Amino acid sequence: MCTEERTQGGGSRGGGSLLLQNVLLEKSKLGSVVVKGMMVDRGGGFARAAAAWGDLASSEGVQTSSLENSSLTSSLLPLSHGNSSSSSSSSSSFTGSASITGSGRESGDKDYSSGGGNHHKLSSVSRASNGSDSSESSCSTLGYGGSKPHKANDKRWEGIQAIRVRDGSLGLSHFKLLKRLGCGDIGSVYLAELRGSHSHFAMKVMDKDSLARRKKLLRAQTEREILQSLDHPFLPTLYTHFESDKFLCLVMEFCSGGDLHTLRQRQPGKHFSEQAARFYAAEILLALEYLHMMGVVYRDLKPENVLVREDGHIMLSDFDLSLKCAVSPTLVKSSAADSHDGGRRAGIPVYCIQPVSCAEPSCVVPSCVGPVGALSCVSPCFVMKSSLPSLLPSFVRKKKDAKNAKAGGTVTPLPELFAEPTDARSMSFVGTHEYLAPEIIKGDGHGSAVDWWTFGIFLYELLFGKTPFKGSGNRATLFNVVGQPLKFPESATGQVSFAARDLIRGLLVKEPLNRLASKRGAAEIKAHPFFEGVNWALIRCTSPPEVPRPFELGMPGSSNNTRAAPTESSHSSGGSYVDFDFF
Ligand SMILES: Nc1ncnc2c1ncn2[C@@H]1O[C@H](COP(=O)(O)OP(=O)(O)OP(=O)(O)O)[C@@H](O)[C@H]1O
Repeated sequence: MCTEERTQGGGSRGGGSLLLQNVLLEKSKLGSVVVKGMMVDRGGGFARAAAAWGDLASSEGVQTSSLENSSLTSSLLPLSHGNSSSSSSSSSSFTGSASITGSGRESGDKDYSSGGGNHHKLSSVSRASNGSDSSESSCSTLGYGGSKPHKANDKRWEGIQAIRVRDGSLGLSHFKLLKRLGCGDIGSVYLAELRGSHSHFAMKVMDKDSLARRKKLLRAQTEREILQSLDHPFLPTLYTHFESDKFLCLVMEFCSGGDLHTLRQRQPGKHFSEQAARFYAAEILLALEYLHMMGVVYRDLKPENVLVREDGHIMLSDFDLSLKCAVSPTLVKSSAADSHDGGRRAGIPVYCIQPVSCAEPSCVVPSCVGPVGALSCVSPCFVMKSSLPSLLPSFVRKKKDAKNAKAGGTVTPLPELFAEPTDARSMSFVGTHEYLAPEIIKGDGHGSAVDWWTFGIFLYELLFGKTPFKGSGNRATLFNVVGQPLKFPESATGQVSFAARDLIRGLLVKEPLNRLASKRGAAEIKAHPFFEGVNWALIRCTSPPEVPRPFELGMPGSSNNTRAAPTESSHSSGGSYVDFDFF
């Protein structure tokens, strides 16, 4: 984030995330760890080993959006949405200290990276979308809910769809930008109101030239592709996306409650209670579980990226550092025979592994996530405790019934579906110093286990108010992550339970293969005593620890940035312009 730097423990943790590659720690220089040979690109590019310090600087430093100081005009391009295209002649301008003049068109399936920039393709990233995107086209043609069943009742779809019906597709002119919410490495995020409605959105606006210059078009494209594929209560909904000559725009769900970092700092002692931390960690865990099932390794978990919705539940945001990879969902079931003898006697389930018939995440996820959304697909814990077999996919119910029959009515472990992309490998140096996993720092190559490491750091920070390996500077921090043992603050003795510490210890194992969840993913974490009693399926219906005050534009912190004064003016070419000021 460029607007405010977080300070913690006397130091600052710049909001930017690292995006370097081929990082080598000179282990011989203990105490002065040298990070060298960095690369700009994400996801495992190969060449250009040294040239990326500039990118580190840009990702760590303040980036000023061109929106702040430029007045830009772009002509309206033919509109398209889904696989069809239409045209419109409307355009818009935003004037004032932050002004844009321009219009956009829905970009449909346009490849962001095609327009410029010389990017090497990410070798470790296999993109699910290859020119056509079912999510976008179904949203465009069906309106809403078609591909995002959990959001079908969301009124915001109606406004979006009404515009599509009336004008063909959406562009900048359809939105009133009310205030800037923040800016990240690749763009600025604005609170935007859909004209003619009272619907608010978060619009991420990225300057195409800047992206191309900094070779970040591919990141923007990855983020869009991932957002398009998501349908989960704790992940953002992408309502639409479009582009003008100058900008790429993502129109997402707006979270009015700020981020978890800010919320934590408002807590007594600047840390959450264990109960609150459990709630937030549980929701994040479900989001990560879903992402892994979709073949996405998130890689940038930190409280700053966890936004709080108006109802107090959370939303994990910011996917521009994520890795997309192939995933092969697997059904793991305990063998009935084994669980009757060997496995049971030994007190451990015996697993056999078989592939799920359809290995496509798009096929598997809807059927397993089903009507409860956040349900971890087939958590035995959930089923045994909740006795809600009807929520399970039918193939699971059949197995359960069969097993119960064999076991004479006793409850046996149920199959678990998991899709931990354990084979994913990236060499990129991605993340935020205090959250970087050791394998990333060492340049060993990394996979989904990095998310479980960051989950451990995240939980630690929620509970103790600081991260465990923070050093006096970034290098010291990296050194600590790799070489220092995990310690808990003595001052917190007695305040944080043994279960919480034990979970953190399991997650912050430096060797990724020995890390908790590295084999069966989130299911291993969910079964940990720290989460005992959590109703995974219905957590989104439970009361959050804190519900933010209803959002108003005039609220402290927003008033300075808000002076929305829309005025209509006309354009020499006859196009209709909508001018407004903000800031
Ligand atoms: N959906 C949203 N609702 C409300 N605020 C948002 C939303 N998305 C982003 N923001 C705000 O905008 C800021 C910028 O977000 P963005 O995702 O572009 O970057 P970032 O997370 O700060 O940084 P980076 O992309 O470099 O990691 C965030 O810090 C957050 O404060």
